[in-house]
Amino acid sequence: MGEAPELSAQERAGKAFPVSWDQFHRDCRALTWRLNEVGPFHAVIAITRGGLVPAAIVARELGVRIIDTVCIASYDHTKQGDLQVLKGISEAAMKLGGGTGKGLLIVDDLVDTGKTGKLVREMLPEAHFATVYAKPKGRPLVDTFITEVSQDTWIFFPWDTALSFQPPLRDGAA
Ligand SMILES: O=P(O)(O)OC[C@H]1O[C@H](OP(=O)(O)OP(=O)(O)O)[C@H](O)[C@@H]1O
Ligand SMILES: O=c1[nH]c(=O)c2nc[nH]c2[nH]1
Ligand SMILES: [Mg+2]
Repeated sequence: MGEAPELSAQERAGKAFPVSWDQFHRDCRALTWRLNEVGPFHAVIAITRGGLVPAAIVARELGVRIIDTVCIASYDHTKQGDLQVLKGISEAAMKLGGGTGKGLLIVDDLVDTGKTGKLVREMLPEAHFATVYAKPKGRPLVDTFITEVSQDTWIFFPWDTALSFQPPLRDGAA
């Protein structure tokens, strides 16, 4: 008998939390309300790719025009591998944050295990770290977030999903 195939992070999660564009926009605006009391910020640092959408919305609301990226890959669809820094923070943004990140705002869509957030915090220890969603393991790393979901929940973002037919509950839909 062959070995059972390894479950993806998404399969292990069990619960699904689908987020629509509308909901995501509202949650980003709610995040900005909180951040407005913490700033002002010299620049926003988006953790790509998931942080790009919230970073654009938050920067627009806060009136911040300087946006930099730190490009990190860890999940290949739903399996977490080693973190790879594909592009670091630019020299110009580093300078704005005085080398420690003071006055900079790091934005990502979520923290899950916290591995990605931890790595970026090490690059910018004095920056403010904001995410839209947080799972319990990563939550201690985040300064400001909007919604906490349980560790066994997989968040489905609107840029990763599409509308599709769902069978009625009585026909066996979850
Ligand atoms: O807290 P962690 O367990 O590290 O997980 C959180 C990270 O995982 C996702 O990024 P992913 O690596 O899937 O890349 P993407 O943003 O390009 O989708 C998400 O956007 C966060 O950056
Ligand atoms: O789309 C996603 N949803 C999640 O819950 C998650 N956790 C880590 N990476 C993730 N990506
Ligand atoms: Mg990401």
